[in-house]
Amino acid sequence: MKISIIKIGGNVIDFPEKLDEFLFLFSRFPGKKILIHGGGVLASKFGESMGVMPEMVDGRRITDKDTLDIVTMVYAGLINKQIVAKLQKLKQNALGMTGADGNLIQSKKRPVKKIDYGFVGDIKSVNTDLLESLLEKDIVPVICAITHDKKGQLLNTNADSISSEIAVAMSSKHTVNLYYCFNKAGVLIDEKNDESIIPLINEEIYRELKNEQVIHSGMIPKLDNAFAALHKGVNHVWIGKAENLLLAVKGKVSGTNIENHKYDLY
Ligand SMILES: Nc1ncnc2c1ncn2[C@@H]1O[C@H](COP(=O)(O)OP(=O)(O)O)[C@@H](O)[C@H]1O
Ligand SMILES: CC(=O)N[C@@H](CCC(=O)OP(=O)(O)O)C(=O)O
Repeated sequence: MKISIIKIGGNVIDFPEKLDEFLFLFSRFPGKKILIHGGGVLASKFGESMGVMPEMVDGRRITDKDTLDIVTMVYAGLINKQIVAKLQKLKQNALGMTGADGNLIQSKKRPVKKIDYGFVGDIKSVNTDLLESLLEKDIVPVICAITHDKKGQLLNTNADSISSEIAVAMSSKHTVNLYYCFNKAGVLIDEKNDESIIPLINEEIYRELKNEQVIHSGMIPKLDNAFAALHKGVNHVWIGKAENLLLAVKGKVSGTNIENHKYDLY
C-alpha cells in the first residue's frame, strides 16, 4: 500500500476556520491516509484557565498528574472528537483513537535523568496490523497525542514523534510519505517571512542552521523526527503550511522537502 501520514499542529487547530480549511483539503487528499493531531496550544490555554501552568522543555511538555488529566481531556476528547465529527461531515469515515485504543501505541514512561518529564511516554511499539485493517476498509484513523504503557497508565507523547514512529512502523511493509502541516510555509530562513522557504534541506544544512539559531524551538524536534524517519525507511518527508497540503502531494514546491534520495510522490 501507499500510505500518507499527515500531522496537523496545535497552532492550526486553535483557529476554527484554519482547521476547517485544512480538514477540507485533507478530505480531498488521495489514497490511504492517517491523520495525527497535536493540540498543545489549546491544552496550555485550558490548563491556564484551571490554574495549571504549562511548562515546556525542548518542545516537550512536563506532564504532572493534573496536566495529564487536562491533556487527556483536550487531545483525546475535545479535539479528537471535533475533528472526527468534521471529517464525517466531509464523508470521510474517520475513527478517533488514542494509543490505548486497540493497543495502537505502547510507550514507556520517560526515565528521569536531568529533567523529570512526568507522565511522558517514549514509543515502544505500534500496532501496524490494526492500522492496516482499518485502511483496508477505507477507515481514516485520527490519532491523538496520548499513548499507554499497557500497565494501565496513559502517557502524553509528542504528536510529531507519534507521526514519525507510525510512519517508520508502517514503512516495513508499505511506501510511506510523511507530511508535517503547521502554520508557517516550511522551514524558513527568516521565521517571520513566509517567502523565505528553504525548499530542500539535508542534515548538513540543518546542523548549520541550528548552530546559527535560524532553526530553533519546536522546529528542532520536528526535523529530528523527520530525519530519523528517513533513516528508518520512510520514503519522503514534507514540512509546510496546512493550506498547501494538496500542492505538496502534486510535487509542487510549496514547502520544505526533507530528503537525500529520490522519492516517489503520488
Ligand atoms: N527556521 C524556522 N522556520 C519555521 N519555523 C521555525 C523555525 N525555527 C523555529 N521555528 C518555530 O517552530 C514552530 C513549529 O513548531 P511547533 O510549534 O512544535 O509546531 P506545531 O504547530 O506543529 O505544533 C514554528 O511556529 C516556529 O515558531
Ligand atoms: C510530551 C509532549 O510534549 N506532548 C505534546 C503533545 C501535543 C502536541 O504534540 O501538540 P502540537 O503538535 O500541537 O505541539 C504536548 O502536550 O504539547
